[in-house]
Amino acid sequence: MSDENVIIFDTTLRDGEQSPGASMNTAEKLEVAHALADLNVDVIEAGFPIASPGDYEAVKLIADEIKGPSICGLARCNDKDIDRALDAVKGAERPRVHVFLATSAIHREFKLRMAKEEIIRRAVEGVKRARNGCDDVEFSPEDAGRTEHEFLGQVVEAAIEAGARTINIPDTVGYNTPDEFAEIIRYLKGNVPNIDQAILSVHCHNDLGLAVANSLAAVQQGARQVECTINGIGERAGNASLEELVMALTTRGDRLGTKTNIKTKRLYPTSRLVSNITGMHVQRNKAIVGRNAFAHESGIHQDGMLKERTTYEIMRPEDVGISQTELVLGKHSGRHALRKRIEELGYHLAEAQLDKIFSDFKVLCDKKKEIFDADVEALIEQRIQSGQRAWDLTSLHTSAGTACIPSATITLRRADGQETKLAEFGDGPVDAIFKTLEKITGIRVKLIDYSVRSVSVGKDAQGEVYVEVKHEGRVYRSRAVSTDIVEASAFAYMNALNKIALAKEQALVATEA
Ligand SMILES: CC(=O)SCCNC(=O)CCNC(=O)[C@H](O)C(C)(C)COP(=O)(O)OP(=O)(O)OC[C@H]1O[C@@H](n2cnc3c(N)ncnc32)[C@H](O)[C@@H]1OP(=O)(O)O
Ligand SMILES: CC(C)C(=O)C(=O)O
Ligand SMILES: [Mg+2]
Repeated sequence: MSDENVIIFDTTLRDGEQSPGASMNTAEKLEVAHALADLNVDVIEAGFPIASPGDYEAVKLIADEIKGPSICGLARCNDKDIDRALDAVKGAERPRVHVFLATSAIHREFKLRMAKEEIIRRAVEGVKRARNGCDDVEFSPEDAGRTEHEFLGQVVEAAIEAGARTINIPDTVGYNTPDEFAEIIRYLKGNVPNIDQAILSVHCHNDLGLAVANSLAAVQQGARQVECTINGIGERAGNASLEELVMALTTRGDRLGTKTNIKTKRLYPTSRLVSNITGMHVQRNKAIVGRNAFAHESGIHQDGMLKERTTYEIMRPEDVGISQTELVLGKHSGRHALRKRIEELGYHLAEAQLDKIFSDFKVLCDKKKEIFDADVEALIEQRIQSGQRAWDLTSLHTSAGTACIPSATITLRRADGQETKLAEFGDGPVDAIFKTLEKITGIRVKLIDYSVRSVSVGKDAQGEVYVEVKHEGRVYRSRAVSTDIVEASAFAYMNALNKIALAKEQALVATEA
């Protein structure tokens, strides 16, 4: 099957801007238009010039400034709209005017209040007027998806006869199913005598989440232009998403026999730009450009990815402009992914150490939604520090508040298994902890520095406590990390006291020797 080109008609600046809340000013529209040209779309529908002076100015500016794509302006089937659109796009390298008129029974009867004959007459007049000022005219029978096939065929034939170069079939209200929409295209291909004199285009809305599926079904029946928007923004539930369509046409070109001119590496940057400008966030699990589109958290998937990328990825992130696949560490991750991240962070751990850190990691994952590199580093440091120690802190209870004297109850276990439990009061829970630990260990120290900082981000970030203490003229430093800073304070102080105990033990061994 030869790869046939599908024309990408971007309507982010027209239908996309019709999304409630997505209005853009002229400077923003120009910025988006530049990005669309860099993306190499074939047609930019820059706006609806009659809608407002601002819309006219934006279309005109884009037509005058943007080189490469055709620049299109929308118009209803009336002289004022068409003349305004012609004027707005006339400065473009390749100007296009897009004339539309609804054809479905519902729109004819209730909105336009026009009979079938009048619809055909107005469509023909509109296309002819546009053709007087511009070579490239597109005609859309609005709500084609709910129009009687036979009447739709008559309107399409008349519009082509009047000079339309592109016939765009919209599923204006996102009502069609893929087989039904394919049937419309098949019908037009088989029953409109002059259909081959125009390019067949489709414009699908996403009310039932079928915009991309319906567009692809039409392409399989011979449509060679698809109308779409960045991030799928547009009237109501939006239009077919450009990035999804392009990557489907590219990735499944083997099946569809299609290709596009799009520079796919520009998809992600363009998506970000449009999202930032319109303030319309891209959902995390959105295909192609969502934050999770190339992120894997499950251990089994991460293991598969580390062994062979294609086990779980059908596209390469770099092909859509995303720097790399992300193996997100979280409660569903396994040892393979954790080991890989630890190695990337520059640590070389023995299998036994990895096992211990893996179990600490799983405990942390139950407390924290996202695990950052700093969290992993903290886990490793904590384990490394706790390699040799005189005491283990086995339980900790503190009480504090405005109506009680702060206290701490702590149990420590010595290396020989003997446990000691004591309680102390303090100025606050941390002070009480420090006093209790000194009492159990019998080591008196002077606290020189105590600080708390967050090692990662978010409300569930881990707190790192740093302590510096002085004992018999020597300074000992230690730190510990936990989602609970009181607990981290206890572990940091305990680590410092363990260091002192270890130093004393080593000094004793040296003297005896
Ligand atoms: C499916 C689509 O996305 S179509 C594009 C939709 N986009 C927009 O509407 C955004 C910009 N629109 C606007 O700024 C305004 O609606 C304007 C300036 C275009 C028109 O404003 P108004 O003249 O005040 O008309 P209003 O919007 O209230 O009503 C639309 C009129 O256009 C008529 N109309 C609708 N479509 C067409 C058409 N394709 N050809 C001719 N007339 C049409 C309607 O029947 C109605 O006519 P009426 O006033 O005789 O009843
Ligand atoms: C103007 C037309 C093509 C349109 O946006 C629609 O029918 O959805
Ligand atoms: Mg539309």
